[in-house]
Amino acid sequence: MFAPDLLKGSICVVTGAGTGLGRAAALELARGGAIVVGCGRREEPLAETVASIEDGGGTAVALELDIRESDAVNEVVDRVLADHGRIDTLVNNAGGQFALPAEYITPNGFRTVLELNVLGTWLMTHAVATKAMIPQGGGKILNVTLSPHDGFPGLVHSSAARAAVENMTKTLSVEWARFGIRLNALAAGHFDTDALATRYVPGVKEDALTRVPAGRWGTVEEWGWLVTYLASPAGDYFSGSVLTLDGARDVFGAGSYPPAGLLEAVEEAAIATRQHRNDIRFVTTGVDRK
Ligand SMILES: CCC/C=C/C(=O)SCCNC(=O)CCNC(=O)[C@H](O)C(C)(C)COP(=O)([O-])OP(=O)([O-])OC[C@H]1O[C@@H](n2cnc3c(N)ncnc32)[C@H](O)[C@@H]1OP(=O)([O-])[O-]
Ligand SMILES: NC(=O)C1=CN([C@@H]2O[C@H](COP(=O)(O)OP(=O)(O)OC[C@H]3O[C@@H](n4cnc5c(N)ncnc54)[C@H](OP(=O)(O)O)[C@@H]3O)[C@@H](O)[C@H]2O)C=CC1
Repeated sequence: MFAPDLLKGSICVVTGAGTGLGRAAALELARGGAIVVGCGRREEPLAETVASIEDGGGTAVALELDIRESDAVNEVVDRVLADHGRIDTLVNNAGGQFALPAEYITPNGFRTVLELNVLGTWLMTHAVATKAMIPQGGGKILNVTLSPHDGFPGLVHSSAARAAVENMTKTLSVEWARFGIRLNALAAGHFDTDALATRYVPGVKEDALTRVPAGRWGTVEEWGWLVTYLASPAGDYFSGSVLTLDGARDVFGAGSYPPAGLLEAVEEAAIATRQHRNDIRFVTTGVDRK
């Protein structure tokens, strides 16, 4: 999609790079010439992402990391700086939740989702900003969040967490503009990743698709293009924004338009209206203009 030297020499850290959207972002950034540092808890999927990038002629390394662990986050950022000298883009992609009616969510379940999405994103953001981006004079941070924005039944913990991340993104885009740091949130709609298929009870995935006006899942490639565009010079003036990639899921949320039967009803109403107008004309002029 992009020129192969678009991001040449750029150092991009992607959390959750072993699977799904993070993997797709890592692959596309590497295709653009970036050196990708992929992080996550499990070694195996990260190694697979690195191998795919290397097979395509790109450069990547994998570092195991739980983003909720402050000391580990600091160590990983120090390691990247020791090896590469700078960090140009951080993609805070690692995140997630489980779907459950709110009344069943335990205090620890709620805390767990908040810690992963809010605290984890904050720890990565703070470490990369203070250790790399402020000293080097700038950088970009892309925080993955969630569409729909105005409440997601079954995901009360994650809806709250993603709203917090979007507000954090906006606040820091003002505070850290003086350091040349640009932050944006990327709200994902429904993407057909393995996680969406395997982590939810049957029906959640299928129900999600009925709410997408575009009538299809997003593809992971489309996600990778958005991330890469924003990481590139074309994205330099974006900051403090929430970019929603969701096939209009956020706009209305009730699926494709028109709903079943609507067009037929409109046509019937139009015929009735025409008939009514003709009846009026006939009465007033005596001419039937059918
Ligand atoms: C349509 C959807 C749109 C969105 C799509 C996507 O985002 S796709 C991307 C999707 N990808 C992802 O989401 C990937 C990332 N997600 C994850 O790693 C996990 O979902 C996580 C966020 C829960 C963290 O896991 P962890 O290993 O750190 O947590 P833990 O096991 O130690 O449990 C801690 C507490 O949470 C509770 N609990 C946990 N699971 C469930 C459940 N299914 N049910 C009920 N409760 C659950 C558990 O009971 C415990 O509370 P308790 O019993 O002590 O009171
Ligand atoms: N797919 C979709 O339709 C949507 C996705 N999203 C969001 O997009 C992001 C990617 O989703 P997707 O690719 O589908 O899902 P995945 O579950 O495949 O991706 C989550 C990634 O985050 C990593 N991760 C999870 N917890 C941690 C942790 N504590 N520390 C470090 N890494 C962690 C996982 O790797 P590991 O387990 O090895 O640590 C995994 O690679 C998530 O934030 C998700 O919530 C939002 C809306 C919709």
